[in-house]
Amino acid sequence: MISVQEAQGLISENVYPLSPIRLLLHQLCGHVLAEDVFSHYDIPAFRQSSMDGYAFSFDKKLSELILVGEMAAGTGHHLEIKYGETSRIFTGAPLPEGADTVVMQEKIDKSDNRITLDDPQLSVGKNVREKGSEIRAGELAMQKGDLIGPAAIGFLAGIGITEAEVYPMPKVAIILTGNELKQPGTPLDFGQVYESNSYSLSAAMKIQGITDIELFWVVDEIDKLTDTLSNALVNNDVVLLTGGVSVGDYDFVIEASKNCGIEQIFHKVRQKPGKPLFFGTRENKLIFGLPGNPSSVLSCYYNYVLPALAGLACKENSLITVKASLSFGYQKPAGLAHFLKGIYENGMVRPLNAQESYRLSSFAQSNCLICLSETQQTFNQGEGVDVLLLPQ
Ligand SMILES: Nc1nc2c(c(=O)[nH]1)N[C@H]1C(S)=C(S)[C@@H](COP(=O)(O)OP(=O)(O)OC[C@H]3O[C@@H](n4cnc5c(N)ncnc54)[C@H](O)[C@@H]3O)O[C@H]1N2
Ligand code: MOO
Repeated sequence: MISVQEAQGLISENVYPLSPIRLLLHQLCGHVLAEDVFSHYDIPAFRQSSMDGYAFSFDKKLSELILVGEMAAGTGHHLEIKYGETSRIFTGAPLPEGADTVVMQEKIDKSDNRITLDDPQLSVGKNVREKGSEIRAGELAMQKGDLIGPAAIGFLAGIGITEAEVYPMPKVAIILTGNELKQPGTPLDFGQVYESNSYSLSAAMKIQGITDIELFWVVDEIDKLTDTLSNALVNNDVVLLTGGVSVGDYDFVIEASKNCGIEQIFHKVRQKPGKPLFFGTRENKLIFGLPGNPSSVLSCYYNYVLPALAGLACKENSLITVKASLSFGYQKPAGLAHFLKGIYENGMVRPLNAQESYRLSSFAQSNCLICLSETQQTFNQGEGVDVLLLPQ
């Protein structure tokens, strides 16, 4: 058995970013850029008004202007004005030739076609967005390695970019093992349990932007599991097996992995929940055998699978670990690290009841996992502990 830190280290040594792909603008959100992106255009592409008002050529001696035309947003009209003349103008519209300044309409008096300026603060260039002031043609807009969020998508759209090369999200297979499993929605027969791991795992991955998820069900038979695992490896970058990874007579994950040519990197971690966790690789594909108990599955997902999925997409691990003070003292035996479902609030953290790995009721209420080291047994009230904040 290895420690949590050793297991996390071994996984990260085996994670390589996936080969980049080109995606259209609307598909880019949540991806990391695999190339530098340059602007093809000066943006704004023309000198633009930032206010509704009147455009003219500024001179502080001028107090009255003659209205000679209009420029509305979207106009293709070319207008030229002379010194002492002005054009009505609206936000986003191009300035007429000869104008360099816009006065807001609230700061003038108008009588027929005469505009009297009433803005002591006005100076040359006021209320004008210069051509290329956001970005110039040929300038670097975003860098390789940048994460594309909603604002970045808007920025790229605003400078006319329609596609970019990014690291893809991994494709993930979930293999559910267990003869006892039953789909929710139908009554349970004796000995059956409702299948929940595919729901929690899929939901957790969807929050991370991973939507390419293939689901397999397999009974506890070595040949069937070998075939299913072999199929799952064809189109997926990651395979998550749940259950069948412990020492029971019907636990076939380790054997099926061998049959499929998977190299075992580790099996069993000094932790609770999730002690029988398995991790292996085949070429650059990652295979996780998650101990079947629903709480073990999710705890292992956050501690091991999520950082690996992020690494494949060339992203930083999005989960944050903070220090927090325990609300009350806690005892545990030495030998295993514990991950407790808890509530973190204002720098304090409180372990919940119902920590057993077959139960999800406390996980369902928790917003963090409290990470207690394997060697320490007594944790005092107020003591600082590591807390992994969970995505909500
Ligand atoms: N003699 C020993 N027995 C066990 C050990 C051990 O060290 N020695 N380890 C225990 C620990 S810790 C865990 S965790 C489990 C892990 O066992 P498996 O990974 O082989 O999982 P299963 O036995 O198949 O299932 C465990 C449990 O979870 C339920 N389950 C499985 N899949 C689902 C699903 N998709 N949805 C909901 N529930 C699921 C299953 O019915 C079992 O109750 O082994 C201990 N045993
Ligand atoms: O560690 Mo297992 O995951 O207790 O239930």
